[in-house]
Amino acid sequence: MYKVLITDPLSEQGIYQLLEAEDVEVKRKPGLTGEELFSAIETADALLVRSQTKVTAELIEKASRLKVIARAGVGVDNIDVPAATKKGIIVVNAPDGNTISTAEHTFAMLIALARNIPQAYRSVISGEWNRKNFVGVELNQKTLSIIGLGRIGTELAKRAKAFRMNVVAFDPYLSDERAAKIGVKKATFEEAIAAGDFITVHTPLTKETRHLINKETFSLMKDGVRILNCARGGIIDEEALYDAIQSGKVAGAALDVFENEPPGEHPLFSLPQVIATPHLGASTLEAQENVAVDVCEEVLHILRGEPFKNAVNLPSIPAELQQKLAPYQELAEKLGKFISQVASGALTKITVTYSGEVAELEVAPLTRTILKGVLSHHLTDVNYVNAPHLAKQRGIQVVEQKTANTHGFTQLIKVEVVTATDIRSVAGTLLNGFGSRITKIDDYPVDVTPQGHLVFVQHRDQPGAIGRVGTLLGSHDINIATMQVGRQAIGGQAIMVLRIDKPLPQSLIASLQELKEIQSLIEIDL
Ligand SMILES: NC(=O)c1ccc[n+]([C@@H]2O[C@H](COP(=O)([O-])OP(=O)(O)OC[C@H]3O[C@@H](n4cnc5c(N)ncnc54)[C@H](O)[C@@H]3O)[C@@H](O)[C@H]2O)c1
Ligand SMILES: O=C(O)[C@H](O)COP(=O)(O)O
Repeated sequence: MYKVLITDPLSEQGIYQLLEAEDVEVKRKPGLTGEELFSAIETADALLVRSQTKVTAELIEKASRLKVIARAGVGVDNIDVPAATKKGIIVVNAPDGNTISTAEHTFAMLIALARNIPQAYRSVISGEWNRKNFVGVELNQKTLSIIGLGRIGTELAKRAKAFRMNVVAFDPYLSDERAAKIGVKKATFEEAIAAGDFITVHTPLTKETRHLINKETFSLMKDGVRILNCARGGIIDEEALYDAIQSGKVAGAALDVFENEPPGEHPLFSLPQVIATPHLGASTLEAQENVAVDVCEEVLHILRGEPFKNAVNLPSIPAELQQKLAPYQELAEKLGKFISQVASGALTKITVTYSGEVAELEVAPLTRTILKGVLSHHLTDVNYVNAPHLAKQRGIQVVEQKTANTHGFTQLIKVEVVTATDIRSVAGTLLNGFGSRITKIDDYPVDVTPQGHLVFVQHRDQPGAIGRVGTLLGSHDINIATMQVGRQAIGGQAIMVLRIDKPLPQSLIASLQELKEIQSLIEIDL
């Protein structure tokens, strides 16, 4: 009998399938925390949560039987996914079920913000009849800038267009074709920020998007701009937002999410221009039914050893093949991550070429891993299962091919990406007993261990260039673990790949970029 523990409120329609299953015993404990949660997890085969239960590494450590953690919703930021992966626990989510509800909630906030509805409601029920204080603005012909045109951003764009808004969007994966199909104007981040009468964020919260909207970004916006965040707290710097409202730069803000939830007595709530909801984006009967049905189905499949779809952390491949592919998985993911950080512009094509011993295997799972590595630089919840689907959805062509030419290596994997503005490639191999190596970047042969912090520099081959880079790093106490250089011709184009012990501080990046020989510098985290 499989034991399923549910610790957040979940729709009955989903749980129903579990209750009906003869091989499942369901324990419903919404709100369970502390010692009781730690004790209940010990005997559970599956844990079902929304965003309230904090599935920490310590909790996972206690879970000796747990096979699956299921998130009835999109964001898995309340789950320590690396800790679950380490313990071999599958994490699944329901990425599609609450898209419409969250887009609708954002649209509701947009109208409420434009027409001061919450403020006017509070005034009228307190006995006032104050019409002049709540004069709003129309949406008609205003510009809505959407930062992050994924599932929710796209649905929001459709609704804004129906209200005759001009929709401008920035998303690193937005191609011209997709923008034209949705009917939005594709823009750079700076253009989108400068154009919006309303600006709304719909990205995941990542290292790159934390405080994406900050003091400097506010200064680039139109005076009187209105801001929305129904994605994740932390994408907007709340202190900078407070200052921008106080100074009059920002006319209003609508927030469904906060850096800390629940936010308690937040300074932003003292400002009459701020309207807020308690993380209600997905809180509709329909969305809750969708996500609960989706994850309960997944849980049943996983417990019974049947195929499943939305794993956040695990490839679903036969055990025998998995064993043969295992040594290549790390190399594949690193090649994908490497090239996604080197190439700029919207991706249109990824070509993976296998040669030598690896080409004798069924390589589709490796291509998925590479795709996951490439896409996870920008997308939320990319996994081995959904990576090809996400690429297709974004119009990215994926080509997998095999060739006999190993360029002298026992096996070789080459990843080439084409973007709107760039064609870049990286190749790598497994050295018997020495692990993964990057053997070529674009046309430059190298020998780089794909691990930790790398700095990829393109420069002119001139005497002293390498020394100057080394001296600058040394003067900032940055240790160089390894350094590889390559050039096309004496005095021509050249590259350096440095493996360093800690990330470069911003001031050092600026100093390096000022060196006359340096053409570009990219920090790569692997
Ligand atoms: N308020 C709620 O209750 C609620 C409900 C569901 C989802 N969410 C959140 O909404 C957000 C979007 O969800 P989704 O399902 O649309 O995700 P998604 O993965 O479909 O879309 C995210 C988009 O952001 C883009 N992106 C990534 N980095 C970017 C950057 N630096 N600049 C611009 N765009 C960038 C990606 O390319 C992608 O297209 C997530 O943070 C999710 O957790 C909130
Ligand atoms: O990531 C999500 O799916 C949303 O933030 C919804 O979270 P909730 O399930 O706690 O409403």
